[in-house]
Amino acid sequence: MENTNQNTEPMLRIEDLSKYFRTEEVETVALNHVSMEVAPGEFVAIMGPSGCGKSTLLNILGLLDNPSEGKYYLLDKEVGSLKEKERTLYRKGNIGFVFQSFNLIDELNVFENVELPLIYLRIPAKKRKEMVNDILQRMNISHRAGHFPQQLSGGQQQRVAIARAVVAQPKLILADEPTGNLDTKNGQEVMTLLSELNREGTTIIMVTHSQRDSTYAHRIINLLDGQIVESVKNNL
Ligand SMILES: Nc1ncnc2c1ncn2[C@@H]1O[C@H](COP(=O)(O)OP(=O)(O)OP(=O)(O)O)[C@@H](O)[C@H]1O
Repeated sequence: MENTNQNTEPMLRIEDLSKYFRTEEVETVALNHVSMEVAPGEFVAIMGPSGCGKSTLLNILGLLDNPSEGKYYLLDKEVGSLKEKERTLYRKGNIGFVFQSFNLIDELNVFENVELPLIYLRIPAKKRKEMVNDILQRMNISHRAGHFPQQLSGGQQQRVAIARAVVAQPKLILADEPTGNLDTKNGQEVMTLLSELNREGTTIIMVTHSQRDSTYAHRIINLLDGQIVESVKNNL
C-alpha cells in the first residue's frame, strides 16, 4: 500500500504487555502491563534507571524476544506471538539495530559487514555493491571500506554499524545506548546522523542514559520498575 501523508496508523503499538523471566527460585517482572504507541517518523527516547526494563522492551520491539503477555502490533501486524523463524523474517525487512558495543563482525571488513543484511535479503551482488557504497559514502567512511573493525576508532565503528543498520532502508531503527562507548565529539556525530535519518522519515526508538542524547528525541518515555511512569514531548 502506498504511504500517504494522511497516514495515522501507528508504526507500532503495544497493549498491556508484560514480560516475566523465571528461574528456578525467582520470577522477575521485567515489564509490567505496558501500553504505548509510536507514530511513523517519530524519534522516541526510552529512559529510566538500571534494571527498569529498557533493554527488555527494546528486545521485544525488535522481535528478538516474545512478550509473556499482551499484544504487539508492528506495521499493523500482530507480531508478539510469532514463532522465532517468522520473527526473524519480519525483523530483517523492517528493523535496523544499533548497539552500544557496535556488534560488528571482526572477521569481515567494513564493506562486508554493511553488505550482510542485503545478502540475507537476497539482493543481487551488483545492486548490493551500489547500496553499500552509497551508504558508506553517506556515513563518511568509504575510505575505510577494506579495513576490519579492529582497525577503526570507536566513532568509525559506530558509523559502520549505523550504515549496516540502515543499508536495507528499514522503517524502524532501534538503538541501545548508541553513544555509550563514544567520546562527546563522536557521540554527537552519531546523534546527528540518527537525527538526519529520522528527518528523512525513519522512525527511531533509542534507549539512553544520556540527558544530552535524549534532547534529539521528539518524546521521552520514562520507565520505572517495568512500567511507563511518564511520556513527555520534548521542546525541540
Ligand atoms: N534473561 C533474563 N533472565 C532473568 N532476568 C532477566 C533477564 N533479562 C533481564 N532480566 C531482569 O529483568 C529486569 C529488567 O532488565 P533490563 O535489562 O531490561 O533492564 P535495563 O533497564 O535495560 O537495565 P540497564 O540500564 O542496566 O541496561 C532486571 O531485573 C533484570 O535483572
